[in-house]
Amino acid sequence: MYIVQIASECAPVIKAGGLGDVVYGLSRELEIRGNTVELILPKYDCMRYDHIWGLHNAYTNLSVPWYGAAIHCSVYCGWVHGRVCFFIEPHSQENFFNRGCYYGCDDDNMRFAFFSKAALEFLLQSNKRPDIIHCHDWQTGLVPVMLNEIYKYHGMEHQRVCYTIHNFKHQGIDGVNTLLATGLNQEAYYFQYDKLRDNFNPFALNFMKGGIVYSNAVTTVSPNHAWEARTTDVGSGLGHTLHLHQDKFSGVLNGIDYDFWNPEIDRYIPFNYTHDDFEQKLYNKKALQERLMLRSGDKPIIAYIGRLDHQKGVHLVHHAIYHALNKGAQFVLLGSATEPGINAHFQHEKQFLNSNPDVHLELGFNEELSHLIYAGADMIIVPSNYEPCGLTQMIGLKYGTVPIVRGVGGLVNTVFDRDYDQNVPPEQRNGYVFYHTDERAFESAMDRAIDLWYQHLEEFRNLAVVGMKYDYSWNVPGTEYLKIYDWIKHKW
Ligand SMILES: Nc1ncnc2c1ncn2[C@@H]1O[C@H](COP(=O)(O)OP(=O)(O)O[C@H]2O[C@H](CO)[C@@H](O)[C@H](O)[C@H]2O)[C@@H](O)[C@H]1O
Repeated sequence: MYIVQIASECAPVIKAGGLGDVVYGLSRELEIRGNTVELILPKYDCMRYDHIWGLHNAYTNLSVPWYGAAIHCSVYCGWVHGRVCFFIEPHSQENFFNRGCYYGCDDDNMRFAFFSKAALEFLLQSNKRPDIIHCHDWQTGLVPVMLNEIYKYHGMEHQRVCYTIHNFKHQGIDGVNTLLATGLNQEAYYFQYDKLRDNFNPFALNFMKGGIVYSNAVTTVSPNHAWEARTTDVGSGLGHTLHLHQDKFSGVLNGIDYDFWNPEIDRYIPFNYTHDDFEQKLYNKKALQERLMLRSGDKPIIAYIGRLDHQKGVHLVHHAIYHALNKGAQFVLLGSATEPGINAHFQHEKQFLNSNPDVHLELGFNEELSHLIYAGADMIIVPSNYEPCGLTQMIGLKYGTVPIVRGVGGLVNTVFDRDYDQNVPPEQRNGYVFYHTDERAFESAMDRAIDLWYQHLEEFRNLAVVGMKYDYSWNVPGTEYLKIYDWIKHKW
Protein backbone atom coordinates (compact mmCIF):
# COMPACT_ATOMS: atom_id res chain seq x y z
CA MET A 1 0.00 0.00 0.00
CA TYR A 2 1.11 3.58 -0.60
CA ILE A 3 0.48 5.72 2.49
CA VAL A 4 1.10 9.43 2.98
CA GLN A 5 1.01 10.88 6.47
CA ILE A 6 0.23 14.58 6.77
CA ALA A 7 1.03 15.95 10.22
CA SER A 8 2.34 18.92 12.15
CA GLU A 9 4.95 16.84 14.03
CA CYS A 10 7.27 13.90 13.47
CA ALA A 11 9.79 12.86 16.15
CA PRO A 12 12.58 13.51 16.65
CA VAL A 13 12.82 16.28 14.07
CA ILE A 14 9.60 18.05 15.12
CA LYS A 15 8.33 17.07 18.54
CA ALA A 16 6.20 19.02 20.95
CA GLY A 17 4.67 15.92 22.54
CA GLY A 18 3.31 12.46 21.87
CA LEU A 19 1.90 13.23 18.40
CA GLY A 20 5.45 13.35 17.02
CA ASP A 21 6.33 9.96 18.50
CA VAL A 22 3.23 8.35 17.03
CA VAL A 23 3.64 9.77 13.53
CA TYR A 24 7.23 8.54 13.36
CA GLY A 25 6.66 5.16 15.05
CA LEU A 26 3.61 4.22 13.00
CA SER A 27 5.33 5.24 9.73
CA ARG A 28 8.31 3.08 10.55
CA GLU A 29 6.15 0.07 11.39
CA LEU A 30 4.13 0.41 8.18
CA GLU A 31 7.30 0.61 6.15
CA ILE A 32 8.86 -2.44 7.82
CA ARG A 33 5.79 -4.36 6.65
CA GLY A 34 6.50 -3.52 3.04
CA ASN A 35 4.32 -0.46 2.52
CA THR A 36 5.55 2.73 0.93
CA VAL A 37 5.25 5.59 3.40
CA GLU A 38 5.94 9.29 2.90
CA LEU A 39 5.42 12.15 5.30
CA ILE A 40 4.43 15.73 4.59
CA LEU A 41 5.37 18.24 7.28
CA PRO A 42 5.77 22.00 7.64
CA LYS A 43 9.33 23.27 7.29
CA TYR A 44 9.66 25.05 10.63
CA ASP A 45 12.73 27.18 11.20
CA CYS A 46 13.16 25.73 14.71
CA MET A 47 12.97 22.01 13.95
CA ARG A 48 15.92 19.70 14.73
CA TYR A 49 17.78 19.89 11.39
CA ASP A 50 20.50 17.67 12.88
CA HIS A 51 18.05 14.74 12.61
CA ILE A 52 17.50 15.16 8.85
CA TRP A 53 19.77 13.44 6.38
CA GLY A 54 20.20 14.62 2.80
CA LEU A 55 17.86 17.60 2.91
CA HIS A 56 17.47 19.04 -0.59
CA ASN A 57 15.10 21.23 -2.51
CA ALA A 58 12.94 18.70 -4.32
CA TYR A 59 10.16 20.79 -5.75
CA THR A 60 10.67 24.47 -6.39
CA ASN A 61 7.46 25.41 -8.10
CA LEU A 62 4.56 24.66 -5.84
CA SER A 63 1.90 27.29 -6.21
CA VAL A 64 -0.82 27.11 -3.55
CA PRO A 65 -4.11 28.95 -4.15
CA TRP A 66 -4.83 31.22 -1.20
CA TYR A 67 -7.46 33.96 -0.94
CA GLY A 68 -8.02 33.89 -4.68
CA ALA A 69 -4.31 34.49 -5.38
CA ALA A 70 -1.47 32.04 -4.73
CA ILE A 71 1.49 31.53 -2.41
CA HIS A 72 4.64 30.13 -3.88
CA CYS A 73 6.26 27.28 -1.90
CA SER A 74 9.40 25.20 -2.01
CA VAL A 75 9.22 21.57 -0.97
CA TYR A 76 12.32 20.04 0.60
CA CYS A 77 12.94 16.33 0.85
CA GLY A 78 15.09 14.55 3.43
CA TRP A 79 15.32 11.38 5.49
CA VAL A 80 14.46 11.40 9.19
CA HIS A 81 15.99 8.24 10.60
CA GLY A 82 15.11 6.42 7.40
CA ARG A 83 11.68 7.94 6.75
CA VAL A 84 11.16 10.01 3.60
CA CYS A 85 9.84 13.41 4.62
CA PHE A 86 8.69 16.35 2.49
CA PHE A 87 8.90 19.71 4.21
CA ILE A 88 6.75 22.55 2.86
CA GLU A 89 8.19 26.05 2.97
CA PRO A 90 5.84 28.86 1.95
CA HIS A 91 7.30 32.12 0.67
CA SER A 92 4.99 34.86 1.87
CA GLN A 93 4.97 37.82 4.21
CA GLU A 94 3.17 35.83 6.89
CA ASN A 95 6.25 33.63 7.39
CA PHE A 96 3.90 30.88 8.54
CA PHE A 97 6.58 28.49 9.81
CA ASN A 98 9.46 30.85 10.57
CA ARG A 99 8.25 31.87 14.00
CA GLY A 100 10.70 30.06 16.26
CA CYS A 101 7.89 27.82 17.57
CA TYR A 102 5.62 25.04 16.37
CA TYR A 103 2.40 26.27 17.96
CA GLY A 104 1.14 29.15 20.03
CA CYS A 105 0.73 31.92 17.43
CA ASP A 106 -2.47 33.98 17.14
CA ASP A 107 -2.96 32.78 13.57
CA ASP A 108 -2.35 29.06 14.20
CA ASN A 109 -5.65 28.21 12.49
CA MET A 110 -4.55 29.98 9.32
CA ARG A 111 -1.04 28.52 9.46
CA PHE A 112 -2.32 24.96 9.54
CA ALA A 113 -5.22 25.56 7.15
CA PHE A 114 -2.54 26.72 4.72
CA PHE A 115 -0.35 23.73 5.46
CA SER A 116 -3.29 21.36 4.82
CA LYS A 117 -4.03 23.05 1.51
CA ALA A 118 -0.36 23.05 0.50
CA ALA A 119 0.01 19.35 1.31
CA LEU A 120 -2.91 18.48 -0.97
CA GLU A 121 -1.61 20.78 -3.73
CA PHE A 122 1.77 19.08 -3.44
CA LEU A 123 0.18 15.64 -3.91
CA LEU A 124 -1.84 16.92 -6.84
CA GLN A 125 0.92 18.80 -8.65
CA SER A 126 3.61 16.18 -8.12
CA ASN A 127 1.23 13.44 -9.30
CA LYS A 128 1.40 11.48 -6.08
CA ARG A 129 -1.70 9.37 -5.65
CA PRO A 130 -1.46 7.45 -2.35
CA ASP A 131 -4.01 4.77 -1.48
CA ILE A 132 -4.30 6.25 1.99
CA ILE A 133 -3.81 9.72 3.41
CA HIS A 134 -3.41 9.53 7.17
CA CYS A 135 -3.76 12.84 8.95
CA HIS A 136 -3.66 13.82 12.58
CA ASP A 137 -5.37 16.19 15.02
CA TRP A 138 -7.02 19.55 14.35
CA GLN A 139 -4.09 20.92 12.38
CA THR A 140 -4.93 18.66 9.43
CA GLY A 141 -8.70 18.37 9.95
CA LEU A 142 -9.33 20.32 6.74
CA VAL A 143 -7.41 17.81 4.60
CA PRO A 144 -10.36 15.41 4.15
CA VAL A 145 -12.73 18.36 3.74
CA MET A 146 -10.74 19.87 0.86
CA LEU A 147 -9.98 16.45 -0.62
CA ASN A 148 -13.70 15.68 -0.92
CA GLU A 149 -14.92 19.13 -1.84
CA ILE A 150 -12.15 20.29 -4.18
CA TYR A 151 -9.35 17.86 -5.03
CA LYS A 152 -11.63 14.93 -5.78
CA TYR A 153 -12.69 16.84 -8.89
CA HIS A 154 -9.10 17.37 -10.02
CA GLY A 155 -8.02 13.73 -10.26
CA MET A 156 -7.85 12.68 -6.60
CA GLU A 157 -11.10 10.76 -6.39
CA HIS A 158 -9.52 7.47 -5.26
CA GLN A 159 -7.64 8.68 -2.20
CA ARG A 160 -9.06 7.57 1.17
CA VAL A 161 -8.47 9.29 4.51
CA CYS A 162 -7.84 7.92 7.98
CA TYR A 163 -8.01 10.69 10.58
CA THR A 164 -6.50 10.16 14.04
CA ILE A 165 -7.40 12.35 16.99
CA HIS A 166 -4.73 12.54 19.68
CA ASN A 167 -6.37 15.25 21.74
CA PHE A 168 -9.99 16.43 21.58
CA LYS A 169 -9.23 19.55 23.58
CA HIS A 170 -7.76 21.52 20.69
CA GLN A 171 -10.12 21.53 17.73
CA GLY A 172 -9.26 24.51 15.51
CA ILE A 173 -12.23 26.83 15.95
CA ASP A 174 -12.32 29.58 13.35
CA GLY A 175 -14.53 31.97 11.41
CA VAL A 176 -15.45 32.35 7.78
CA ASN A 177 -11.99 33.57 6.79
CA THR A 178 -10.63 30.04 6.53
CA LEU A 179 -13.26 29.27 3.91
CA LEU A 180 -12.29 32.30 1.86
CA ALA A 181 -8.60 31.52 2.16
CA THR A 182 -8.78 27.83 1.27
CA GLY A 183 -11.25 28.11 -1.59
CA LEU A 184 -14.10 26.36 0.21
CA ASN A 185 -16.32 28.97 -1.29
CA GLN A 186 -19.91 28.43 -0.29
CA GLU A 187 -20.20 29.77 3.22
CA ALA A 188 -23.79 28.65 3.86
CA TYR A 189 -23.02 25.12 2.74
CA TYR A 190 -20.10 24.60 5.12
CA PHE A 191 -21.85 26.40 7.98
CA GLN A 192 -24.32 23.55 8.39
CA TYR A 193 -24.36 21.39 11.50
CA ASP A 194 -23.75 18.21 9.54
CA LYS A 195 -20.61 19.77 8.05
CA LEU A 196 -18.15 22.14 9.73
CA ARG A 197 -20.32 24.27 12.00
CA ASP A 198 -19.24 24.01 15.63
CA ASN A 199 -21.81 22.23 17.79
CA PHE A 200 -21.77 24.94 20.45
CA ASN A 201 -20.69 28.14 18.73
CA PRO A 202 -23.02 28.84 15.80
CA PHE A 203 -20.68 31.50 14.40
CA ALA A 204 -17.63 29.26 14.23
CA LEU A 205 -16.23 26.49 12.07
CA ASN A 206 -14.58 23.50 13.66
CA PHE A 207 -11.64 21.91 11.79
CA MET A 208 -11.70 18.73 13.85
CA LYS A 209 -15.41 18.27 13.29
CA GLY A 210 -14.72 18.63 9.56
CA GLY A 211 -12.06 15.94 9.87
CA ILE A 212 -14.55 13.58 11.53
CA VAL A 213 -17.37 14.26 9.09
CA TYR A 214 -15.34 13.95 5.89
CA SER A 215 -12.83 11.15 6.68
CA ASN A 216 -13.42 7.55 5.71
CA ALA A 217 -12.20 6.30 9.09
CA VAL A 218 -11.65 8.14 12.35
CA THR A 219 -9.59 6.81 15.22
CA THR A 220 -8.45 7.97 18.59
CA VAL A 221 -5.48 6.58 20.42
CA SER A 222 -6.93 3.99 22.82
CA PRO A 223 -10.11 1.91 23.02
CA ASN A 224 -11.08 3.35 26.41
CA HIS A 225 -10.69 6.94 25.20
CA ALA A 226 -12.84 6.15 22.14
CA TRP A 227 -15.60 5.16 24.52
CA GLU A 228 -15.01 8.19 26.80
CA ALA A 229 -14.98 10.64 23.89
CA ARG A 230 -18.32 9.40 22.64
CA THR A 231 -20.08 9.17 25.98
CA THR A 232 -18.51 11.66 28.42
CA ASP A 233 -17.37 15.27 28.39
CA VAL A 234 -13.79 14.44 27.36
CA GLY A 235 -15.03 14.55 23.76
CA SER A 236 -15.03 18.33 24.36
CA GLY A 237 -18.31 18.88 22.57
CA LEU A 238 -17.73 16.41 19.74
CA GLY A 239 -19.45 13.44 21.43
CA HIS A 240 -22.61 13.87 19.38
CA THR A 241 -20.68 14.10 16.11
CA LEU A 242 -18.75 10.96 17.03
CA HIS A 243 -21.99 9.23 17.87
CA LEU A 244 -23.41 10.08 14.45
CA HIS A 245 -20.26 8.72 12.82
CA GLN A 246 -19.75 5.80 15.17
CA ASP A 247 -19.63 3.23 12.37
CA LYS A 248 -16.28 4.57 11.22
CA PHE A 249 -14.91 5.53 14.64
CA SER A 250 -12.67 3.32 16.79
CA GLY A 251 -9.81 3.39 19.29
CA VAL A 252 -6.41 1.96 18.42
CA LEU A 253 -3.91 1.86 21.27
CA ASN A 254 -0.67 3.66 20.37
CA GLY A 255 2.59 1.78 20.25
CA ILE A 256 6.10 2.75 21.29
CA ASP A 257 9.01 2.66 18.86
CA TYR A 258 11.31 0.15 20.57
CA ASP A 259 14.14 1.11 18.26
CA PHE A 260 14.23 4.46 19.99
CA TRP A 261 12.73 3.73 23.41
CA ASN A 262 14.62 0.65 24.50
CA PRO A 263 17.06 0.41 27.43
CA GLU A 264 18.92 -2.40 25.65
CA ILE A 265 20.15 -0.12 22.86
CA ASP A 266 19.38 3.43 24.02
CA ARG A 267 22.39 5.57 23.12
CA TYR A 268 21.39 8.40 25.43
CA ILE A 269 21.87 6.36 28.61
CA PRO A 270 25.27 5.41 30.03
CA PHE A 271 24.38 1.79 30.93
CA ASN A 272 22.24 -0.37 28.68
CA TYR A 273 20.21 -3.09 30.37
CA THR A 274 17.48 -5.70 29.93
CA HIS A 275 15.14 -7.37 32.40
CA ASP A 276 17.81 -10.07 32.81
CA ASP A 277 20.44 -7.66 34.12
CA PHE A 278 18.23 -5.24 35.98
CA GLU A 279 21.13 -4.21 38.31
CA GLN A 280 22.51 -2.11 35.44
CA LYS A 281 19.51 0.16 35.84
CA LEU A 282 20.90 1.13 39.23
CA TYR A 283 24.01 2.60 37.59
CA ASN A 284 21.73 4.80 35.49
CA LYS A 285 20.07 5.90 38.71
CA LYS A 286 23.47 6.95 40.04
CA ALA A 287 24.22 8.76 36.78
CA LEU A 288 20.90 10.58 37.00
CA GLN A 289 21.56 11.63 40.59
CA GLU A 290 25.00 12.92 39.60
CA ARG A 291 23.74 14.75 36.53
CA LEU A 292 20.98 16.53 38.46
CA MET A 293 23.09 16.98 41.60
CA LEU A 294 20.73 14.97 43.76
CA ARG A 295 21.92 13.51 47.03
CA SER A 296 23.33 10.05 46.32
CA GLY A 297 22.02 7.22 48.43
CA ASP A 298 19.24 4.79 48.74
CA LYS A 299 15.95 6.51 48.14
CA PRO A 300 13.38 5.81 45.44
CA ILE A 301 13.31 8.37 42.63
CA ILE A 302 9.85 9.39 41.45
CA ALA A 303 9.67 11.16 38.07
CA TYR A 304 7.27 13.21 36.01
CA ILE A 305 7.91 13.83 32.30
CA GLY A 306 5.41 15.73 30.20
CA ARG A 307 3.70 18.92 29.28
CA LEU A 308 2.59 20.93 32.29
CA ASP A 309 -1.03 21.77 31.65
CA HIS A 310 -4.51 21.18 32.94
CA GLN A 311 -4.82 17.86 31.05
CA LYS A 312 -1.88 16.41 32.95
CA GLY A 313 -3.32 17.15 36.41
CA VAL A 314 -0.74 19.78 37.35
CA HIS A 315 -2.23 20.24 40.82
CA LEU A 316 -1.43 16.60 41.54
CA VAL A 317 2.02 16.84 39.94
CA HIS A 318 2.73 19.73 42.28
CA HIS A 319 1.38 17.80 45.26
CA ALA A 320 3.45 14.74 44.34
CA ILE A 321 6.70 16.70 44.76
CA TYR A 322 6.03 17.46 48.41
CA HIS A 323 4.43 14.14 49.19
CA ALA A 324 7.43 12.30 47.76
CA LEU A 325 9.78 14.37 49.92
CA ASN A 326 7.65 13.69 53.02
CA LYS A 327 7.77 9.98 52.33
CA GLY A 328 11.57 9.95 52.02
CA ALA A 329 11.71 9.76 48.22
CA GLN A 330 13.44 11.95 45.63
CA PHE A 331 11.55 13.74 42.87
CA VAL A 332 12.59 14.67 39.32
CA LEU A 333 10.41 16.70 36.98
CA LEU A 334 11.02 17.40 33.29
CA GLY A 335 8.28 19.49 31.77
CA SER A 336 7.32 22.61 29.97
CA ALA A 337 4.26 24.82 30.24
CA THR A 338 2.83 27.02 27.52
CA GLU A 339 0.33 28.69 29.87
CA PRO A 340 2.08 31.64 31.55
CA GLY A 341 0.36 31.07 34.92
CA ILE A 342 1.45 27.44 35.16
CA ASN A 343 4.93 28.30 33.95
CA ALA A 344 5.31 31.01 36.59
CA HIS A 345 4.06 28.62 39.27
CA PHE A 346 6.65 25.94 38.48
CA GLN A 347 9.43 28.54 38.05
CA HIS A 348 8.61 29.70 41.54
CA GLU A 349 8.65 26.12 42.87
CA LYS A 350 11.98 25.55 41.19
CA GLN A 351 13.52 28.52 42.96
CA PHE A 352 11.95 27.59 46.26
CA LEU A 353 13.27 24.02 46.09
CA ASN A 354 16.58 24.91 44.51
CA SER A 355 18.75 23.97 47.48
CA ASN A 356 16.86 20.78 48.33
CA PRO A 357 19.18 17.83 47.54
CA ASP A 358 16.26 15.46 46.92
CA VAL A 359 14.43 17.28 44.17
CA HIS A 360 15.18 18.62 40.71
CA LEU A 361 12.75 20.50 38.49
CA GLU A 362 13.93 20.87 34.89
CA LEU A 363 11.65 23.28 33.06
CA GLY A 364 12.00 23.01 29.29
CA PHE A 365 12.10 20.39 26.59
CA ASN A 366 15.05 18.00 26.62
CA GLU A 367 14.79 14.76 24.65
CA GLU A 368 18.20 13.41 25.73
CA LEU A 369 17.60 14.03 29.43
CA SER A 370 14.20 12.36 29.23
CA HIS A 371 15.89 9.05 28.31
CA LEU A 372 18.17 9.21 31.35
CA ILE A 373 15.20 9.95 33.61
CA TYR A 374 13.18 7.01 32.25
CA ALA A 375 16.23 4.79 32.83
CA GLY A 376 17.26 6.17 36.22
CA ALA A 377 13.95 6.68 38.03
CA ASP A 378 12.14 3.99 40.03
CA MET A 379 8.60 5.26 39.45
CA ILE A 380 6.87 7.55 36.99
CA ILE A 381 3.66 9.40 37.75
CA VAL A 382 0.85 10.18 35.26
CA PRO A 383 -1.95 11.76 37.32
CA SER A 384 -3.84 13.13 34.29
CA ASN A 385 -7.32 14.62 34.32
CA TYR A 386 -7.79 12.95 30.96
CA GLU A 387 -5.30 11.04 28.82
CA PRO A 388 -6.20 9.81 25.32
CA CYS A 389 -3.42 7.22 25.39
CA GLY A 390 -0.34 8.36 27.28
CA LEU A 391 3.12 7.36 26.16
CA THR A 392 5.15 8.11 29.28
CA GLN A 393 3.69 5.18 31.25
CA MET A 394 4.42 2.83 28.34
CA ILE A 395 7.99 4.13 27.99
CA GLY A 396 8.36 3.88 31.78
CA LEU A 397 7.28 0.23 31.68
CA LYS A 398 9.87 -0.58 29.01
CA TYR A 399 12.59 1.00 31.20
CA GLY A 400 11.52 -0.85 34.35
CA THR A 401 10.15 2.34 35.89
CA VAL A 402 6.91 1.53 37.67
CA PRO A 403 3.96 3.71 36.60
CA ILE A 404 1.56 5.32 39.08
CA VAL A 405 -1.39 6.55 37.02
CA ARG A 406 -4.91 7.83 37.21
CA GLY A 407 -7.45 5.37 35.75
CA VAL A 408 -8.56 7.33 32.69
CA GLY A 409 -8.22 7.01 28.91
CA GLY A 410 -5.41 4.85 27.60
CA LEU A 411 -3.90 4.57 31.09
CA VAL A 412 -6.69 2.08 31.85
CA ASN A 413 -5.68 0.00 28.82
CA THR A 414 -1.99 -0.14 29.75
CA VAL A 415 -1.47 -0.11 33.54
CA PHE A 416 -2.92 -2.72 35.87
CA ASP A 417 -2.91 -2.15 39.62
CA ARG A 418 -0.62 -4.48 41.55
CA ASP A 419 -2.96 -4.79 44.52
CA TYR A 420 -6.49 -4.36 43.23
CA ASP A 421 -6.91 -5.12 39.52
CA GLN A 422 -9.63 -7.74 39.21
CA ASN A 423 -9.22 -8.49 35.51
CA VAL A 424 -5.52 -9.23 35.30
CA PRO A 425 -3.80 -12.07 37.21
CA PRO A 426 -1.39 -10.89 39.94
CA GLU A 427 1.71 -12.02 38.04
CA GLN A 428 0.81 -9.75 35.11
CA ARG A 429 0.02 -6.58 37.06
CA ASN A 430 2.48 -3.83 36.32
CA GLY A 431 1.87 -0.64 38.33
CA TYR A 432 -0.46 1.41 40.50
CA VAL A 433 -3.78 3.02 39.59
CA PHE A 434 -5.96 5.54 41.42
CA TYR A 435 -9.24 7.04 40.27
CA HIS A 436 -10.30 10.20 42.09
CA THR A 437 -8.70 13.56 41.36
CA ASP A 438 -8.13 14.51 44.99
CA GLU A 439 -4.78 14.44 46.74
CA ARG A 440 -5.71 11.62 49.12
CA ALA A 441 -6.46 9.23 46.28
CA PHE A 442 -3.13 9.97 44.64
CA GLU A 443 -1.27 9.69 47.93
CA SER A 444 -2.71 6.25 48.58
CA ALA A 445 -1.30 4.96 45.28
CA MET A 446 2.06 6.70 45.83
CA ASP A 447 2.26 5.33 49.37
CA ARG A 448 1.66 1.77 48.22
CA ALA A 449 4.47 2.10 45.69
CA ILE A 450 6.93 3.82 48.04
CA ASP A 451 6.18 1.38 50.89
CA LEU A 452 6.79 -1.60 48.64
CA TRP A 453 10.11 -0.06 47.57
CA TYR A 454 11.23 0.47 51.19
CA GLN A 455 9.85 -2.70 52.72
CA HIS A 456 10.03 -5.32 49.95
CA LEU A 457 12.56 -4.11 47.42
CA GLU A 458 12.80 -7.51 45.76
CA GLU A 459 9.06 -7.52 45.11
CA PHE A 460 9.21 -3.98 43.80
CA ARG A 461 11.91 -5.05 41.33
CA ASN A 462 9.81 -8.03 40.26
CA LEU A 463 6.96 -5.63 39.53
CA ALA A 464 9.31 -3.50 37.40
CA VAL A 465 10.53 -6.57 35.52
CA VAL A 466 6.96 -7.66 34.75
CA GLY A 467 6.42 -4.22 33.21
CA MET A 468 9.54 -4.53 31.07
CA LYS A 469 8.19 -7.72 29.53
CA TYR A 470 4.98 -6.12 28.27
CA ASP A 471 4.90 -5.63 24.52
CA TYR A 472 3.61 -2.15 23.74
CA SER A 473 5.47 -1.97 20.43
CA TRP A 474 3.85 -0.96 17.13
CA ASN A 475 3.38 -4.61 16.25
CA VAL A 476 -0.30 -4.92 17.21
CA PRO A 477 -1.39 -1.33 16.38
CA GLY A 478 0.43 -1.59 13.03
CA THR A 479 -1.79 -4.54 12.12
CA GLU A 480 -4.89 -2.70 13.29
CA TYR A 481 -4.16 0.38 11.19
CA LEU A 482 -3.48 -1.77 8.13
CA LYS A 483 -6.87 -3.44 8.65
CA ILE A 484 -8.52 -0.01 8.80
CA TYR A 485 -6.69 1.13 5.65
CA ASP A 486 -7.74 -2.02 3.87
CA TRP A 487 -11.32 -1.58 4.98
CA ILE A 488 -11.62 2.01 3.74
CA LYS A 489 -9.80 1.21 0.51
CA HIS A 490 -12.30 -1.46 -0.39
CA LYS A 491 -15.47 -0.21 1.24
CA TRP A 492 -15.69 3.28 -0.28
N1 LIG B 1 9.75 18.50 28.59
C1 LIG B 1 9.96 17.40 27.87
N2 LIG B 1 11.21 17.05 27.49
C2 LIG B 1 11.42 15.93 26.76
N3 LIG B 1 10.45 15.10 26.36
C3 LIG B 1 9.20 15.41 26.71
C4 LIG B 1 8.87 16.56 27.48
N4 LIG B 1 7.54 16.60 27.66
C5 LIG B 1 7.04 15.53 27.04
N5 LIG B 1 8.03 14.81 26.47
C6 LIG B 1 7.88 13.58 25.68
O1 LIG B 1 6.75 13.77 24.80
C7 LIG B 1 5.96 12.59 24.80
C8 LIG B 1 4.67 12.91 25.51
O2 LIG B 1 3.77 11.86 25.41
P1 LIG B 1 2.26 12.04 25.94
O3 LIG B 1 1.59 10.74 25.80
O4 LIG B 1 2.29 12.74 27.27
O5 LIG B 1 1.72 13.03 24.81
P2 LIG B 1 0.83 14.36 24.72
O6 LIG B 1 -0.03 14.54 25.89
O7 LIG B 1 1.76 15.43 24.34
O8 LIG B 1 -0.01 13.99 23.40
C9 LIG B 1 -1.27 13.48 23.00
O9 LIG B 1 -0.97 12.50 21.99
C10 LIG B 1 -0.33 11.33 22.48
C11 LIG B 1 -0.03 10.47 21.27
O10 LIG B 1 -1.20 9.99 20.68
C12 LIG B 1 -1.21 10.62 23.48
O11 LIG B 1 -0.48 9.51 24.02
C13 LIG B 1 -1.58 11.55 24.61
O12 LIG B 1 -2.50 10.92 25.49
C14 LIG B 1 -2.19 12.84 24.05
O13 LIG B 1 -2.46 13.76 25.08
C15 LIG B 1 6.79 11.52 25.46
O14 LIG B 1 7.64 10.94 24.52
C16 LIG B 1 7.63 12.33 26.49
O15 LIG B 1 8.82 11.67 26.84
